[in-house]
Amino acid sequence: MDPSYPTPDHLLGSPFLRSSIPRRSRLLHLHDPNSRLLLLHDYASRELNAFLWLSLFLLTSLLLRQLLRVFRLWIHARLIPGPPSPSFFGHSHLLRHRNLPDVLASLHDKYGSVVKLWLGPAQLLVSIKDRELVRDMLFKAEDKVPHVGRAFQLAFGRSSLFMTSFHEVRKRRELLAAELNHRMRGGSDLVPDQVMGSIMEKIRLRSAKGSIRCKTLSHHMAFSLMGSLVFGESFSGWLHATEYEDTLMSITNDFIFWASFTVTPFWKSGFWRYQHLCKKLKWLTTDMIHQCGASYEQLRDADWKRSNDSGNIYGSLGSAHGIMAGELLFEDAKRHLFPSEAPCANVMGVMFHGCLLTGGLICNMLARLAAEPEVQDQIYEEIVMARNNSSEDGSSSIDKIPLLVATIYESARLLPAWPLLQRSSVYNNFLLKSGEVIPARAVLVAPLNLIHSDDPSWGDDGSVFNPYRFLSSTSNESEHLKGPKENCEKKPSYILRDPNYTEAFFPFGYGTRACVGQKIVIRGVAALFSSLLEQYKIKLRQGPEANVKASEYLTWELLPSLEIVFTERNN
Ligand code: HEM
Repeated sequence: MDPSYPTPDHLLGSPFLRSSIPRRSRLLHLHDPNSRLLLLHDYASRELNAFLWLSLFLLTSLLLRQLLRVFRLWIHARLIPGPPSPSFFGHSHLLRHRNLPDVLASLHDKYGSVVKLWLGPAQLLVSIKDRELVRDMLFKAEDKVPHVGRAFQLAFGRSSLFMTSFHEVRKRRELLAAELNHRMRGGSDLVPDQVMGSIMEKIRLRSAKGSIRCKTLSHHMAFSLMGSLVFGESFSGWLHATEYEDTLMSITNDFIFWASFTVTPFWKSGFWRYQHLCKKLKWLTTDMIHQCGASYEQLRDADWKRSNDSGNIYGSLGSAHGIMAGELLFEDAKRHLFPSEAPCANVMGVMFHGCLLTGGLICNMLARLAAEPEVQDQIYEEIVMARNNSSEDGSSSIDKIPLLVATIYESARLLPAWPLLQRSSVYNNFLLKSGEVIPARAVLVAPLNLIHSDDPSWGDDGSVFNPYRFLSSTSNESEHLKGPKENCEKKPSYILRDPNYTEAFFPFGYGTRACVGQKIVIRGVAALFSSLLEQYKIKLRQGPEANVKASEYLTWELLPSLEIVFTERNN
């Protein structure tokens, strides 16, 4: 054969080696050490070539797959209305200058209730504004946006509650929901007297000095509520409670920032400071869990001795234990069910999520009530009446304070603590009721600021604060009350309507991944405000804020800086 003729060996090696080992090397004598070396060299270079070809093949197929994915995304997204992508980087530059809810508001005005926005060549955002379509989307898109799952994992480790994939969290969600229901059915107070006492004491001390910053107080109230809910009564006497609160709040500030890097930024010192905070939180959580476990054991033993009833531990212990006691009880089952879960990740995740969002809701409530003294007075009357009646029939329930609960709903409607619901369907495309195919991995958002005020279900006054919209009078249930004045004379009893099933009301999400803490948090916040309003009137601090209309300052930007004043009712 002509040695210059390209053999398969030449083809195999040519792109990577300057010259392949000539075939004559094989003909050399095997006993000759030089020829053996050449043979070995020949063998090694063939192996290397094969490896490089394989890598090239894998890399190309990977790139082709990505290209196919982007191509499919483009094909499906083509039919969704929205502005065309101005460049390779989509509209991401737009979001550097304007905030996303504002951009979405103008896009919905122009393109209708389903709108697409390209954030990059393979990053599609689909925003949905119509109530029925939002419900449809929240049922069909069962996964969280990967970015959120990543933020939780980076801060607290792998949890089985806040992961991206629905299948990974389903079992744990069900267990937590069952524990929370059990806690509510227990019938005991959600906010133990000790916890309520420490909040009141804080308010009393701060009031003596003047005004209180709304945000600081609401975070403290949320933290106390969540602490007693998760860890039980022993939480309020815990030495490190203040340290825990500060650490949790510091993590909140950077939570999303560090997860927004595609490659974890190990080279940044700020990242290591953040990791240090997360480690500290873990250490503190472990300490509290041990304490909570020990006090739970004591309580359980005492309870067993008293009642000799081992069948119903939860009900008899009441609010003394938190939902952690359930976790401790089911530790074996938990390990068996969730082997890959990082220790304490769920507890930290629930504390973080609960404190952050409950704090937002409480802050919003304080500001609304301070701006609406008439509503505040009516709630006071309701609370006093409920207190008197409860001493008669021995029961206490949020059914007896419907205006207070309606105020919670209305505050959450107008300024939801989680204003942009985000979902995704990681593996499958799905069909919206309106006919659009939503491609897998698209980021789906429901802008609650638009949905909660624009939807026809709220009528003409959708953007006005009116808690009476959630109440019907017992005389005529279909008639929704309009405002405080018309109730002054007749003082009817109200029935609270649950807006979750009929109206465009999603402050706690909806569907397969809706918040499992909704009911308990509403009861807890109602209990907090019921004690607070019974003793104090809430007012805005005298100054420029006091003259501004509630609708003007109640926005996310201004709410945190608001200062409020508490005056005792009997003064
Ligand atoms: C005012 C307080 C709270 C608000 C506004 C709130 C709101 C939300 C929202 C909007 C979601 C996402 C729902 C969705 O995507 O459809 C969510 C998820 C969740 N919430 Fe809450 N939440 C609050 C308090 C709590 C509390 C106190 C707990 C637990 C005790 C809790 C447990 C959860 C869990 C476990 C999830 C994740 C569900 C999942 O990803 O599968 N939440 N919450």
